[in-house]
Amino acid sequence: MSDAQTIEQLRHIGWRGQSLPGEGRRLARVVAQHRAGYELHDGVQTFGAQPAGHFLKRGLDPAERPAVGDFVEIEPGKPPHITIVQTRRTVLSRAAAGERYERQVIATNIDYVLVLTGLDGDFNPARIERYLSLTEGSGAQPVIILSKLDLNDGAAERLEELRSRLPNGTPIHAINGKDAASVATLSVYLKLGDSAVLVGSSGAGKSTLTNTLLGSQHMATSAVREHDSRGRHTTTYRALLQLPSGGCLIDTPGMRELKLTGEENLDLFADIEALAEKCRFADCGHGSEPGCAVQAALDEGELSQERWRNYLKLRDEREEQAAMLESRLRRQRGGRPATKPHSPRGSRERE
Ligand SMILES: Nc1nc2c(ncn2[C@@H]2O[C@H](COP(=O)(O)OP(=O)(O)OP(=O)(O)O)[C@@H](O)[C@H]2O)c(=O)[nH]1
Ligand SMILES: [Zn+2]
Repeated sequence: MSDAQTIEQLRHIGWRGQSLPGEGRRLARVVAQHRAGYELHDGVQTFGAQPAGHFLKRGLDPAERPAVGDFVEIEPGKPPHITIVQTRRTVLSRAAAGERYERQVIATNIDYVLVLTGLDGDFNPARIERYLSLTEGSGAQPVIILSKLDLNDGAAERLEELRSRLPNGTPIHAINGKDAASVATLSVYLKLGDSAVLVGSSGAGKSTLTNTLLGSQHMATSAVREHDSRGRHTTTYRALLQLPSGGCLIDTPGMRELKLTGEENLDLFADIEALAEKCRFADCGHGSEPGCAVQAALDEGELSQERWRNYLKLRDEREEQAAMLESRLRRQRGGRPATKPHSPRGSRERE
């Protein structure tokens, strides 16, 4: 651990607090979590730390344990110990399918989730919607970034398509990830004290964009992979990148493997859920039922087939995952398998 610690240094790792902790304590940010402990950054360097005993107590809500992105207070020692997790300003989390049913915190104190998609073959509005649904309720602001603007002639149409599809006010930027001037438009999300994560499928241009954001402090992207003898992606030593614009990028494996898990809400499709409320039958399957408001909207072109299909896919996936988690939870409690209250057969017409 370094001795001198200033608020300025902490700003560069995304801290927005006002005063430093008292005598004998230091502040640091969790940048990685390993089986063997935590890796922290104190604004100057990274070092290992262990959680204090009270974080290991059985029955403690795992969400209360230190997580990537947390600002923690540490007490010196060999190794140093994390004693306090400071109040989180945002929490990205998801249901975790593990040994026990738990909510898993993916990352905390993230201000912006930069959702990167190439304007080339990678372009996929449905995937973007899925990422958006993951940020809902987190407090973090999603920002859609379309890369490879320089390679694509159809950018205007694709931008238009997205604008009409995503909720109003969702920021969308088309950029050339290799061009510093083009990438500069993103600096509003990467100011001093800001924390962002970058998500997107393989090949979308995450490393390219990161390098451009880093400017002269290039990270050796290909070297990252070569360093791993098993061919896996190692992220530990670049888990927190301090950008010249003042903000920082957090790169966690958890963010890279984001999947829908059954706990996301589908606010993005609130209009569709509102439509379904208007169907004559409360249990309308939105097929050939009379008085189906969804079919009517599809017929009139008010709702596009594609968006409807995407909603169904997302909904099914969510329900499947939720059912899985439910049964896991029950098994863990030692209870019996789910028995739903018997519902009367036939359609229930709304009152
Ligand atoms: N012309 C152009 N090429 C780009 C742009 N962004 C990325 N590329 C290229 O696209 C390819 C993939 O980019 P990467 O940055 O490696 O993609 P990634 O998202 O980091 O991929 P993973 O590491 O597999 O997750 C590389 O050949 C880049 O040079 C861009 O804006 N314009
Ligand atoms: Zn219906």
